[in-house]
Amino acid sequence: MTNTTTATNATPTNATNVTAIGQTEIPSHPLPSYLNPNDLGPWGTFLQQVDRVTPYLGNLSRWVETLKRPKRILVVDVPIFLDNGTVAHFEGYRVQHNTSRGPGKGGVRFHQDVTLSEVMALSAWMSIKNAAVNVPYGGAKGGIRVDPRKLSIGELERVTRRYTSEIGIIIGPSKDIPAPDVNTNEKIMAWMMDTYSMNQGTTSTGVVTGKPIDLGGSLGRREATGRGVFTVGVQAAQRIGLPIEGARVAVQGMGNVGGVAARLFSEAGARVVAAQDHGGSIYNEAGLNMPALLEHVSKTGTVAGFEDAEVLANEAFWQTPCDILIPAALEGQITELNAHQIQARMVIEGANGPTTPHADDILNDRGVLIVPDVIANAGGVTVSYFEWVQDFSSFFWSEEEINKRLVDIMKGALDAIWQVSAEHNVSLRTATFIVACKRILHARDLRGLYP
Ligand SMILES: NC(=O)C1=CN([C@@H]2O[C@H](COP(=O)(O)OP(=O)(O)OC[C@H]3O[C@@H](n4cnc5c(N)ncnc54)[C@H](OP(=O)(O)O)[C@@H]3O)[C@@H](O)[C@H]2O)C=CC1
Ligand SMILES: O=C(O)CCC(=O)C(=O)O
Repeated sequence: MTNTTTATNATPTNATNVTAIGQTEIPSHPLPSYLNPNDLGPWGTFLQQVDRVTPYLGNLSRWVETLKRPKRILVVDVPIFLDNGTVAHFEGYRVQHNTSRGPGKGGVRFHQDVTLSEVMALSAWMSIKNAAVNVPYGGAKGGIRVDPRKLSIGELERVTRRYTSEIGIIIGPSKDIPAPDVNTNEKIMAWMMDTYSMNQGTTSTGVVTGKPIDLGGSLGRREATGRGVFTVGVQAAQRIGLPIEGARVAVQGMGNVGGVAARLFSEAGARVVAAQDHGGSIYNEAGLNMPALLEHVSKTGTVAGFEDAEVLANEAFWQTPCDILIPAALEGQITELNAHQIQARMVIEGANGPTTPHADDILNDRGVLIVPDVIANAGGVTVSYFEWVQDFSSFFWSEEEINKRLVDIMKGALDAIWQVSAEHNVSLRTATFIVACKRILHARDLRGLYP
């Protein structure tokens, strides 16, 4: 069978390529009806990133269509009793984008704006990320369209447990392993593990990672994503001759990722001059007192109202004079509207998908180095992998050992990507996609398609 697809930089279209079988011409890969070829959100961003890497994939590009359609999508209805006795329904998703290299792996997000197309993109970035750091997983992600801040603790538990039961048909320690993401944490992972275990009739610690330590969780997982952001940030800064001591850092998002990354940069002698979250933006030229700020955030839920800082208008955050900018909140934050204003020499993407392709081009043209999400925030899943391995062997490692292995993997992965970037004269993002897509599609190629 001859596939007439060419490995060009074509923009995603409703595929019209045809394959001749006898006298009949049939479409070789019509676009599934649920995929929007003109998606302007995170999924559209991912498709553009794949198009950019395709010319570098050589023979493997014949498999590239695999990346443009998730392997498996599950949409579930999640009904619960609210505390007032009424029934509420929430929409939940679990998407397994690719499983060529191993079981699906990726977090679960609880957020009022979560959509299927967003979860598809997040699952796809997991495939790339897991391959970039060479952990033996495919990519998956899940989410519930709910504002957890509006739920009582009991309602939150019921939503989590019902969602876990509903997606229980496709998750499992060797099928797909969820973990924390935005607005989910160790407690939620404990409920997920317990619900799955109840349904299976056996304690199954390996079904999720990011669990409490006393339930088979791993030392170091809570801090791992922020530690990875810090590790690659320091490596990249060294390569562009930017000293960390005294460097000015601006961070969007003071949650698990942004909070830890900011603290580690501050402990290394950098000045965290600006911070932003949903509640507002703050600035202190001398450097925010990170322990005090994190204490304030944990008490009040936001950076707003922190005493030892000036209030900054939210739009002004992007113009903050700084050397390093760390977006660590949600997708699509750096766009063509603010990319021109960014003053940093380096952007380290703690969040998934914070930069649109257009903004990516603007920053690249301006010589701002972007350390992309698919390597910068891979520390979390790397230690999730360690947790999963520890659960399987029931043998637990010291935090020192975990952090050492994490740093080794992150440094090794960044070195390899840096080399590919120099070799092909492409951005670090395209270089990461080259390394990762080759690994994924090589596995796909080796596995073949029969029957
Ligand atoms: N947790 C993990 O291990 C990993 C997370 N990531 C990615 O990192 C990012 C952050 O995740 P994580 O730290 O876990 O999530 P958290 O829920 O712990 O924190 C999210 C942070 O982002 C802020 N935020 C949310 N919306 C906005 C907004 N519109 N403007 C400004 N700030 C906002 C939140 O502020 P507020 O509380 O005020 O809403 C909060 O400070 C996400 O993109 C996630 O996918 C990537 C790899 C692993
Ligand atoms: O730890 C994991 O399995 C995945 C974390 C995650 O969701 C991510 O890296 O975006």
